Amino acid sequence: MSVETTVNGEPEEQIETEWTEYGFGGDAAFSVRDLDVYYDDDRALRSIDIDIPEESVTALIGPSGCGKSTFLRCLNRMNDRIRAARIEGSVAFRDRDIYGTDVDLVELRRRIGMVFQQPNPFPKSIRDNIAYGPRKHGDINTGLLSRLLGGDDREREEELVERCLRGAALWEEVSDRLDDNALGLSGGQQQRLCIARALAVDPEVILMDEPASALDPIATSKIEDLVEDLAEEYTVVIVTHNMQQAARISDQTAVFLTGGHLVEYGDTDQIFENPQSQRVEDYITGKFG
Ligand SMILES: Nc1ncnc2c1ncn2[C@@H]1O[C@H](COP(=O)(O)OP(=O)(O)OP(=O)(O)O)[C@@H](O)[C@H]1O
Repeated sequence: MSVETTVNGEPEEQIETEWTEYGFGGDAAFSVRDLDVYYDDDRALRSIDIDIPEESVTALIGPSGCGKSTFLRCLNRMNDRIRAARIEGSVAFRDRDIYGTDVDLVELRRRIGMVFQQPNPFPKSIRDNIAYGPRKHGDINTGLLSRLLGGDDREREEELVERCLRGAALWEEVSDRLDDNALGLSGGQQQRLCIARALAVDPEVILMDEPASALDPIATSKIEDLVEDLAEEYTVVIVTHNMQQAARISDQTAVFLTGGHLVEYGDTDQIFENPQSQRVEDYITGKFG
C-alpha cells in the first residue's frame, strides 16, 4: 500500500507501508486511531492506528527519534506536561477516550503507571518509596491502601511493601533493610524498586521507556524476566532500542521508522522472522538505524 503523507499541508515522500491487520483475538487495552503528535510545527507521529492487547507485552522499536517515547507518553497523557506538544486523533483505554475533558489525570496515571529510563527513586527509605503513592492517593483509612489490603494500617503497609517488592523481584535482596535509603541500592535494584513503586498504586498498565538501557547485562536480564512475569497480571508496553530484548520478552512488536510512521505491527515472532516490509527487514537486520 502506498501512503501519501504531508507535513504542514505539504506533500511529503511516498511511504511504502506494509500493513497487515493484526488480530490478537482478545480485548484491546488501548485503541489508538489516527493519532498525530506535533511539537510546535514539527510532526513527531503520523496517523498511528494500533490496538494494544491486555495482559501481554507490547514492544515499541525503531531508530532514535522515530517517536517511540512520544507514543508511549500519549498512552497516559504525559505529553500534556510538554508545552510544545499537541495531539490529534484518539486514544481509548478500555473503550474510554483518555483525552476527554472529564478525565481525572491523577487517576489515569494511577491506572496507567510509568517507569523511566533512568531509575528515579525518591531519596527516602525503601519502605517509604513504596508507601508514598498509596499515602498520596488518599487517607490511609479510607484511601487506596485500605482498599488494597485488610488489617490495621501498619500491618497493611507492611503487607503492601512486601507484596510490591516481591512483585518486582526485589524482596529477597532488601527485606532486611527496608529502612535504608533507596539511593544506596544498585542501579538495577533501584529500577526494580521503581517498578515496585509503580505496582503500589494498583495499576492496570505499566508503560516502560527503555527501563534497562542504563543497566548492566545481569540487571537487564532480571528486568526482562520481571517484565515477562508482570504481563501475567498487567498490560505492559515497553520501548526498547534492543531488538534482541524485544524479541525475547514481547508478545507483539510495533516498528516505528523515521518520520513518526508506525510501519509494521504484529506478532513478535512474525515481525522478526518474516517481516512484511522491506524497510522493517532492513532495520531489524541492522542495515540501517
Ligand atoms: N519535548 C520535546 N520538544 C520538542 N521536540 C521533541 C520533544 N520530545 C521529542 N521531540 C522530538 O520528537 C521526535 C520523536 O522523539 P522521541 O523521543 O519520541 O523519539 P524516540 O523514538 O523515543 O527516540 P529515542 O529512541 O532516541 O529515545 C524527535 O524528532 C524529537 O526531537
